[in-house]
Amino acid sequence: MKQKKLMTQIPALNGEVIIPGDKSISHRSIMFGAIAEGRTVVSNFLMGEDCLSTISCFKKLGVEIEQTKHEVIINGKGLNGLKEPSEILNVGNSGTTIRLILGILSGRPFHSVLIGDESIGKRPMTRVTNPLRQLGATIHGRRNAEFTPLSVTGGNLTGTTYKLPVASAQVKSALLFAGLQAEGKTTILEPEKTRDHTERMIRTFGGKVTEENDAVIIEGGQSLRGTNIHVPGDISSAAFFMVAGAIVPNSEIKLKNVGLNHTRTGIIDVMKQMGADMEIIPAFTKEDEEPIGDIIIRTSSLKGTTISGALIPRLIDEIPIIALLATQAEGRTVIKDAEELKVKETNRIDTVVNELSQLGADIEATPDGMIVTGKKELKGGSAVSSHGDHRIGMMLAIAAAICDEEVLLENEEAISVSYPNFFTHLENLID
Ligand SMILES: O=C(O)C1=C[C@@H](OP(=O)(O)O)[C@@H](O)[C@H](O)C1
Ligand SMILES: C=C(OP(=O)(O)O)C(=O)O
Repeated sequence: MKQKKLMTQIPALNGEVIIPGDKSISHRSIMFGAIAEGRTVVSNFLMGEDCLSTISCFKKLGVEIEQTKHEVIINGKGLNGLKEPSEILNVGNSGTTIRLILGILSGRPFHSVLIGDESIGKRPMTRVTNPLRQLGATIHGRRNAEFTPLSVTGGNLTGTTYKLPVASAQVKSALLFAGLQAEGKTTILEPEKTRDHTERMIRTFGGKVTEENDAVIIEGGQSLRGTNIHVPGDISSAAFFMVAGAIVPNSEIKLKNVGLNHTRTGIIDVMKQMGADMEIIPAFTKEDEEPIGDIIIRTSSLKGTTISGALIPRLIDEIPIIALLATQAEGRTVIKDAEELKVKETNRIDTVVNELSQLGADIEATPDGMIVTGKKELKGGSAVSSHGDHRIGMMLAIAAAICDEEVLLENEEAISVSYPNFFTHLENLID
């Protein structure tokens, strides 16, 4: 097994990072561009493996997509322009791709087959396949369409009301894509508010969606128009440098061009609550546009906190790196209501607890989260693994920065799923 020697005992991190494009928004820009009529030009698109899987699937559905150095151009021909694929659609490692595309394919009157990698093969799909069947799609797959490979034959959908059993933007978005193609109205009820990039993008592409308390409502039969999309920097990628700046001594990092959508900024609230020395400098954006700004973070003296309830969907992908932050905070940090972590690229409760324990952290798993006791010096002196999970790999690279002894990382390639230039950006911050 190939191992990467991580940088340890980093004395300081200083400088700026231009954070690469948001993964969630990049996926959606391709999907909406593909089903809209006319040309869509996407700038600051994330060229990470997951988003490239989305492009590959839509090319197989007959959509013309051109990639230049700085832009992705999609020549959409509307929903009816999508063609039955003669090849299997491979989503790679991307849960967002498979769950959202299922919503689109559910309304298309043809047959498609979907597969992904080993991790995707273990992730639950009935959370989307069941409600999509309720709208009228025919979906088959292992264990009654819980696991890939999946096949879909779509068309003739009827709008419905569906109450999400778990807070999931992927399920909500799949239902919005299906609802756009259904007869009548589709109402989606969320237990907690989740990221609203799909709702915003429907409006940007000229469509209509209503949000009332915990309900999101869409009328079927709408057609969308191609447009220009500028993808903000991904706060889930910025999170690794926010934590690095706070825990590495003598540091000050400016993170440029970060998406500051309220449904994604839970980590900012938590870090402020823990006492982080940070500044947020919002840029001017129009209503309905994704909010954006810069974040400055400095070495901080931190205290433990409790993270639960409605905050969880606002920082779900940041929990691995927040767990590392908590090891450097005085007192206990309790993370609860986060069972969803078990069904990500890995079981992130287990991988975070096991890998951080290896480095010397005081951390224990609970049924719905974890408890971290700080402040604990991390020693290192061991081999750790991403287990094929990009966010675990990046969290471990930042943990190594404060370790005294050697840390070797197995499976570093996983990081290219969401942040191909991660190590270059980290190295550029070292004086
Ligand atoms: O809609 C999205 O783009 C995403 C939603 C979240 O998943 P869930 O919907 O499963 O919570 C998140 O973990 C994932 O990284 C991206
Ligand atoms: C869970 C994630 O992504 P996805 O569900 O798209 O695989 C993630 O990026 O942390």
